[in-house]
Amino acid sequence: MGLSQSLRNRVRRFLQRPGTTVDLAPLEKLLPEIEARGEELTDLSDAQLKKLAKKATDYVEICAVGREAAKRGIGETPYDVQLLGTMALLAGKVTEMATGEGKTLTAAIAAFGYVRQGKGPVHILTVNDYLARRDAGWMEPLYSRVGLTVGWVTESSTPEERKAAYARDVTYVSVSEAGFDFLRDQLVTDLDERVQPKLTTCIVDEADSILIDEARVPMVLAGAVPGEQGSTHILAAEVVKGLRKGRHYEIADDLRSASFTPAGLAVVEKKLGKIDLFAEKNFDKLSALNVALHAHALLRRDVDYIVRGGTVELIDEMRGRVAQRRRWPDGLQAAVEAKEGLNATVEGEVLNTITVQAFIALYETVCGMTATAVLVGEQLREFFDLEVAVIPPNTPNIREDEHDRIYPSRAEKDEALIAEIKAAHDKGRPVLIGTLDVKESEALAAGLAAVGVPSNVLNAKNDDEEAAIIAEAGALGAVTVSTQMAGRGVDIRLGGSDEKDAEKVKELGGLYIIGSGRHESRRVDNQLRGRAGRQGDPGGSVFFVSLEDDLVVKHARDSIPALSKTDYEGRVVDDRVEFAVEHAQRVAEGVNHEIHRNTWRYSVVIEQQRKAIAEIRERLLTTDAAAELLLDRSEKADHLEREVLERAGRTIAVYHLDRAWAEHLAELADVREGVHLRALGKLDPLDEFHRAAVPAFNELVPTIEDRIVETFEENDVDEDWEPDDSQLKRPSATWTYLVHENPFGSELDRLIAAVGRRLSGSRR
Ligand SMILES: Nc1ncnc2c1ncn2[C@@H]1O[C@H](COP(=O)(O)OP(=O)(O)OP(=O)(O)O)[C@@H](O)[C@H]1O
Repeated sequence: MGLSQSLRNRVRRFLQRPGTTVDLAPLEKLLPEIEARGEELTDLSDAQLKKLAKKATDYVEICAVGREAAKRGIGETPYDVQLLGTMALLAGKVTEMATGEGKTLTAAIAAFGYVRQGKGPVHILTVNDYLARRDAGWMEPLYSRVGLTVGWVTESSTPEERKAAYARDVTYVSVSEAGFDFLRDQLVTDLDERVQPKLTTCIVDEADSILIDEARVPMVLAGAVPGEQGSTHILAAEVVKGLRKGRHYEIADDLRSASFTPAGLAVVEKKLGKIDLFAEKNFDKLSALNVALHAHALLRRDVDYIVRGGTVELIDEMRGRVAQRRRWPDGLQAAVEAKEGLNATVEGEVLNTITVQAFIALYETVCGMTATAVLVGEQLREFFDLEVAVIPPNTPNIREDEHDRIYPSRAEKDEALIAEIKAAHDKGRPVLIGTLDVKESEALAAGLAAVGVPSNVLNAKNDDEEAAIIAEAGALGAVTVSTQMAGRGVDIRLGGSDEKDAEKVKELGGLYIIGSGRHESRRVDNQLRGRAGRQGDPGGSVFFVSLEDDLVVKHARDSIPALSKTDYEGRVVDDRVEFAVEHAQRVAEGVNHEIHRNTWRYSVVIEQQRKAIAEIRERLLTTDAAAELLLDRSEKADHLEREVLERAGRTIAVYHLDRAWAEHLAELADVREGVHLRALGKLDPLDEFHRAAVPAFNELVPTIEDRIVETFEENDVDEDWEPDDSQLKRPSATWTYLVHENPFGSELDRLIAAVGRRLSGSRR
C-alpha cells in the first residue's frame, strides 16, 4: 500500500469526476461575505435574530442567519463547505457531500432559505421513517430560532397528524409516505379531507437512491372490491402445475422473471382446449397464466412467503422476515393462494398509481444531496434535468481504499474473507462487512462464529434498531455484518457511539470496511466504503470478489481469460481479470440505465393519462361541470333544483371517474402482460403498448359521461337523495404498497429484459 496506494486513490477519485458537475467558484466567493455578516449577528438577542430571519432572502443573509441559528439551536457551527452545500441546494442542484459531512444541517438551512424565498412549504424526502422522525426532531431547535415550524410524517401517522405535519413550513417525510398521501388525496370526495398542500419544493436526501435506484418503483394505492376473479387463478394454477423449467419455461438470469417457451405455450393451449392464447379475447387468460407461472416458478414457500393460518404472508426479501400488512399486487397474491390451494382473500384493485420519478416531478423545485451523485450525473440530467455540485470535504479523506482481492472460486473467497476478518478482529480493529443480501449475511455470521468471531448481524425488525446497532459498528473489536444499504444515514463514530476507545481504534487504522462482493453499481460500493473515513478519520476498505460471483458470471463470463495467474495466497493477480470485473460492473450499470429509460417510456404514457384524469376530477369537485353535463344530456335534470343537481351530479361523476380509472389501470396491466407475450412474436412491445393504451384512454371520457347520465337517470334524485351503497360503493378499505418489494413488480422489466440482454451482449 503506502504511497502508491494513496496515489492510485487520488487518480481513481479524479476519474470519477466527469463533466456533469457545476462550477462552485461563484458560490465560494460569497463565503467571506457570509463570514463578515455572521460576525455582526453574534451579539444579537434571539428575538432580534428571529426578526432578521424573517427578511432573509439572499444567499449571504440566509447562510449567515442559518449558521448563527445552528450554533445557538444545535450547538454546531456549520463549516464553510456545509454552507457551500446549502447554496448549491438553493441553486437547485444535487450536492455531493461525503458521508458524515453533515448533510442534515446543510439541508435544514437550505429549507429555511427556500421558505424565506417564498418557495415553501418544503418537503425533505428521506429514505425511511426513522430518518424523517430523527432529522425533524434534531433540527427543530434551528428552525424555531429562525421562526419556522417543522413536522414529520411516518407510516403510523393518522390523517389528522399528517395534515398538521404538512401544514408546517418544513416537513420531513419518507418519499413513499409522501407519495401515498398524494395518491390518497387524489381520491377524496371532499376537498377538506386532503392532507397534503400543493407540492412546491423538495430536498431529496440520499438523492441517488431515491431519484435513480427507486425512480421506477410504482407506488400503488389499492382498494378492496367484491371479488370474483378467483376461478381464473385456480384454473391457471392447475394448468401450470406440472410445467418444467428449461422445457416449458425459462427463468431469466436475474431470477426475477419467468417466461413460457414455445413448447410450454403449446402445452398450455392444449390443456385449455386448444385455444389460441394470442387471440384478443384470451388476453385475460394469458395474463392469469403469466402470473400463475411466476408464482409457480419463482416464488418459493418458506423462502419468499410462508403459509400461516390459511393465508399467505410475504417475507421481506431484504430483511428476511414476514412483512406486515403487505400484499403482492392482487393477481399475484391470488395466484399464490391458488397455488397453495387456499381460498382467495379479498380481491383488491389498483385504484391509483404513480412512480417515484413521476411523483418527484410534480414538485416545482427539486434539489437533493447524497454522498454519491457524480456517477449518476448523466442520469440525473436526463431524467430530472438536475446538475451535480461536488462539495469538497471539510477535512481531507485519508481512508485507504485497497484494490479488489479476486479469487478463482467462491469457496476460496469465503475462506480468505473469514481469515481477513478474523485477523483484524484479533487486533481489536472494528470491521463492518457489507453483503449483497440477508441470506449471505447470515451465512457469513455463521462462518465467523465457527472460527470464534462473534458478530452483530443487521436484520433488525425496524429502522430504529438497525440504527442503534450500526451506530456501534466503530467500537473496539466490533464485527458488524450488514446488507450494503442497511442503517444508512447513521453516524459511525470511532470507538463506539460514546467514542470511548476512539484513540485505540484510530491507532488500529480506524473502521475497516469489507465488501463481500461487488454490487451491480459502483455507487453502492462507494456508499459502503464511505462508512469509514468520516471527517478525516483513519479507515480502510477492500472488496472480495470471486470469479463465481453472480455479477461476474452474468456480465463478464466471456472476458475472463481461461488461465489466470494466482499468487501464493491463491489470489488472482492478472490485470485482465481485474479489468473484466470492473467491466462487468459497468455493463450492469448500463443495463440498469437502459431498463430505467425503457420503464420510463412506458410510464410516461400512464403518467400523462393520470394527469389528465386528475385535472378532470379536480374540475368535477370544484365546479358545476357535472351538473352542466346532466343538463345537456338528460331532460330529468331540468326539473331539479340547481343545488340538488350539482351535489348529486358531483357524487355520481366522481364515482364513475374513479371506477373507470381503476378499470383502465387494470386494462393497461393486462395489455402489458399481453404485449410481453406478443413480444415473442417479434413485435416491439412499446409500440404495441401505445397502440393499445392510447385508444383505450380516448374511450374513457365518453364512457364515463355515458355512465354518469345512466346512473342519474336510474336514480330518483331529489333533495334527500343519498348515494346508494349497492350502486355507488366506494372501496371499503384501502392499502398501499411499493411494487419493488414483490418480484412481480419486475413485470415491466421483463418486457424490456430483451433490450437489456442485447445490451449486455449475453446470448439469450
Ligand atoms: N458543523 C458541524 N460541527 C460539528 N459537528 C457537525 C457539524 N455538522 C455535522 N456535524 C455532526 O456530524 C455528524 C454527521 O452528520 P450527518 O448525519 O448530518 O451527516 P451526513 O452527511 O448526513 O451523513 P450520512 O451520509 O451518513 O447521512 C453528526 O453527528 C453531526 O452532529
